[in-house]
Amino acid sequence: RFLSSASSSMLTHGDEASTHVDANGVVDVNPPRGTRDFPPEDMRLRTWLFDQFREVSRLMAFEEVDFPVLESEALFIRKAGEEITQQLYNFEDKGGRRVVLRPEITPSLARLVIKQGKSVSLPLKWFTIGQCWRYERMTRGRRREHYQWNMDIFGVPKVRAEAELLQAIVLLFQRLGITSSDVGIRVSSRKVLLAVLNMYSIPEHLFTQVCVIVDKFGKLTREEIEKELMSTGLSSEAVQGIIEVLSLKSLSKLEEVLGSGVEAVADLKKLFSFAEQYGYADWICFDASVVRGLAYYTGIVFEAFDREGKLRAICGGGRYDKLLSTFGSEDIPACGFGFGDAVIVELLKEKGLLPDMSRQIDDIVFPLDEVLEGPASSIASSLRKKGRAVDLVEDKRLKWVFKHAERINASRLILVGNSEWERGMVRVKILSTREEYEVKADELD
Ligand SMILES: CC(=O)Nc1cnc2ccccc2c1
Repeated sequence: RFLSSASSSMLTHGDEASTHVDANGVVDVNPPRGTRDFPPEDMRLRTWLFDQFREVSRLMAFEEVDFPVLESEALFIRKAGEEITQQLYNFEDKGGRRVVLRPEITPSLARLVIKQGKSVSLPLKWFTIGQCWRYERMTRGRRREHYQWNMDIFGVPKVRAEAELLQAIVLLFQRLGITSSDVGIRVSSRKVLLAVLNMYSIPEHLFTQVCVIVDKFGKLTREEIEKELMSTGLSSEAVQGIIEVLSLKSLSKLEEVLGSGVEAVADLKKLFSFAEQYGYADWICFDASVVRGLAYYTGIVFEAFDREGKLRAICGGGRYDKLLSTFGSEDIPACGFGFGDAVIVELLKEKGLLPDMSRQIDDIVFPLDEVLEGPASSIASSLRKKGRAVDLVEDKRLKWVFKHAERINASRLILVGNSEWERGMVRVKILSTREEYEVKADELD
């Protein structure tokens, strides 16, 4: 409908064309660079995944919220050098306003909590599933959008909130058939890094910057990390001290280094004891190198990873008790996580856990003669009113209709033919048993 009669060779392909129409006015049928279409089969998988997100949110007694994808740029201007704020999909709108396609959801959640102010009673447990955007230079073929499930708790200062969020993540994995031998969740606290900075009397204004750098642990070499840390003005002994602590994988070792009574250790011990009670202890492990790359985390942070180490983080999150004051409001303790739609699907593919995404329809209604198109409509309509999914087919040969019935996994084929209809009957074929029988049209259900 949208394409001119030009042959397919005339079609441009997203990566070559810089415009979206070629010399003959033929539109490029690909979506914009870094974005995806969701044709029916892909959309069925996405809908299935999002239904799992929703069901876990329901089990956890979270309420659904939603926001515009378009937000004021001011919500995302942060000075910590995060990748996410250096790749803002930002522009000036026709009213001269600086706006962005949001790169994450948390700031919108914070904005709504502030806006709702006194009219909401804490704690708040909100979730949303929304598309997020980034603008990467053309060089890297990475995607520019993905969908994220976000779960956030506002108004719970104690680690009970983190324990609840971890249960949500584990429930989701279990619903998808993923086990704790496929996936683990690394848990730490930014208070560990804060304690180390204090040990070296490093000014706290460097804290956020150091976190963003340390988050590249494992992606950059040790030397690169050291260089970036030194460039913030840290002494080499402080850099070595940070790297040494961040390599710790046992809470007791951490306690030895930081000393007992450190808040970070107490929080983590409490969280690990909660994990035992919830029954997900074998999913989580302490790993001091987890800091996550977002500037606003202030406490416990966590990320789920595939134990084979082939994929990027599956989801991640943490506590952000000071985000609201960066928007000029009173602080409210908060924590949450984001769960993207891409890595999880790669993991399910790897594990052979993708569900069967074929179509399923209850009935096909087919008039064998065009004079029966009216009766076929009333039959389809009455079946639909009884809750049957009905595909009304016409202008096709019967051979095609049988193939179509198989293709869409129809349960029944309802044939409306002249000789039967004269007697008020229709022919029903049960496709699984090939059983065939006549029934009075008004007794069909
Ligand atoms: C694997 C993947 O699609 N990642 C992805 C894709 N788009 C994004 C857009 C904004 C923020 C993070 C994003 C992350």
